[in-house]
Amino acid sequence: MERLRRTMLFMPGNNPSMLQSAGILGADSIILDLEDAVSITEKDAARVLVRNAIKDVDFYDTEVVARINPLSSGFGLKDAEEIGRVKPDALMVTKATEEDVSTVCEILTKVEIEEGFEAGSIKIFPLIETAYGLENIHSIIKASPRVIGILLGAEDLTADLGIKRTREGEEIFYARSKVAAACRAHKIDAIDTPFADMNDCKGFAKDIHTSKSLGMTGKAAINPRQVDTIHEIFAPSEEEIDYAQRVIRAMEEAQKEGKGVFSLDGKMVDAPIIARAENVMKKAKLAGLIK
Ligand SMILES: CC(=O)SCCNC(=O)CCNC(=O)[C@H](O)C(C)(C)COP(=O)(O)OP(=O)(O)OC[C@H]1O[C@@H](n2cnc3c(N)ncnc32)[C@H](O)[C@@H]1OP(=O)(O)O
Ligand SMILES: O=C([O-])CC(=O)C(=O)O
Ligand SMILES: [Mg+2]
Repeated sequence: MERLRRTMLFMPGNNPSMLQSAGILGADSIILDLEDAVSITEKDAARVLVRNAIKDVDFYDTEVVARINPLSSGFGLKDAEEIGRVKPDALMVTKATEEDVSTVCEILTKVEIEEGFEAGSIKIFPLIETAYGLENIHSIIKASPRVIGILLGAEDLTADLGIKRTREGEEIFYARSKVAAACRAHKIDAIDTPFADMNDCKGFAKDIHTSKSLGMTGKAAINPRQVDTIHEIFAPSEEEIDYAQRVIRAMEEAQKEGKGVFSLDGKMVDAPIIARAENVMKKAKLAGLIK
């Protein structure tokens, strides 16, 4: 089944009340974090909590992703193996390199055999948040057939680049464009970095529009209050749906007349415009906006 992945809501893996309510917050996916939202002294306790939550809590049809620690940290390998055994939908690999993705893939293959899970059923979401990761994104995606999407992590990326992270986000224009294009090339999802200021509604909306306009397919959230706004902006607008429907109707008419190119509202319509219209209709259907 093709899934909508407009929002991925982060929550600290050591917060039982957040984990308990994770399936009813409206996000398409939740990311149960074992990495930066969990202090070093809480790492083992959080792993146990996340493992038990995946086993016991009903998340309804929300996709469940666990963000594991870097493999070099002394926690990451244990995270991958122990969380893999309770069958999350995916593991998120932090500061990913191609070797990390291969290693996590091998661990999951072993776990799936030992636990009797379907081969390849646990997916991988690499986090691109280093200059190395950004410049090697294709090899990272190709490192495992389990990779279903990329999350861009702008806080760590800008720290690695030694540049400032700003409200406007001009500094991540290249990274967003590169992640969007690479993901499109491999037909996987491109999820944008979260917006940290939960009270800056104007800045947040602008940030989501920018991300959508560059080809990202969804956005991470850090607070349930951010979810609806992301869904609204990522959904095709009424005007987009109306135009797409008119393009498709006009195309059907043109086809009857044997024309590959025609005009609508005085503008040329040919194959790429039709493909875009079909894509808008597909997204609108997935979001339940049309039948
Ligand atoms: C750069 C990175 O690595 S980002 C990824 C790692 N970061 C995270 O995981 C942080 C996730 N977010 C959070 O922990 C919190 O939203 C904070 C700390 C940023 C703000 O917390 P608060 O000030 O308590 O937020 P707020 O007042 O909006 O919370 C309202 C309710 O939503 C809950 N809530 C807030 N954030 C989340 C979340 N991410 N997931 C689930 N529930 C949440 C709160 O527990 C609270 O519930 P309650 O009313 O039952 O007590
Ligand atoms: O995953 C994210 O988008 C958040 C993150 O780790 C970062 O920005 O470094
Ligand atoms: Mg990070």
